[in-house]
Amino acid sequence: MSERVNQTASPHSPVAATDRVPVEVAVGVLVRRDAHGRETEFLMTSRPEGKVYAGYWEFPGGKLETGETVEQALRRELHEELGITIAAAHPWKIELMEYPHAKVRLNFCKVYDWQGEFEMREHQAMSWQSLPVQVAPVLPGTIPVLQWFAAERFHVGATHVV
Ligand SMILES: Nc1nc2c([nH]c(=O)n2[C@@H]2O[C@H](COP(=O)(O)OP(=O)(O)OP(=O)(O)O)[C@@H](O)[C@H]2O)c(=O)[nH]1
Repeated sequence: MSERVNQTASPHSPVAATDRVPVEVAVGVLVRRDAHGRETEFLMTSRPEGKVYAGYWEFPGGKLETGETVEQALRRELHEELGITIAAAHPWKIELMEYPHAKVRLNFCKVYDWQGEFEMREHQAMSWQSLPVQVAPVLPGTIPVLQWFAAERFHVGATHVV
């Protein structure tokens, strides 16, 4: 089980934040655009074997190392995991998630430009998706992202298959 944590929740709320210090995570939402600049597809990857939630679909990224900015961490992680070199990372949304194994602050950035061929360096899978997302299961922390996409696109109905 996991909970989305509302950072302004009252201490009496059932979803009130615990006092665990969140781990900062940089997450990349790689977006493909059509000839009119409309965002059409986004990249999802499966979590590799051996990690918590192995096999769940998410957006690629990982934890910040000491002294790194979100953008630096994202550039490093996407190179390590996917073999690509990203151009600018555009800060998009921040989400606090509380899992039994960790409390994480997910710093989502949109990325429109990158160089290099995709290589699944952790033997994960990748898939370009649009709404409703067809790969399953998705990591709980990715569901808000799908809802933000739905709001941006005026998408009505399910955001993902269960
Ligand atoms: N990469 C990524 N992590 C997410 C997403 N949503 C989400 O809740 N998380 C959580 O954020 C944390 C990221 O950790 P990670 O295990 O991917 O990071 P990492 O590559 O640095 O791992 P490591 O501990 O093996 O070095 C995990 O607790 C993961 O469950 C997402 O969309 N992408």
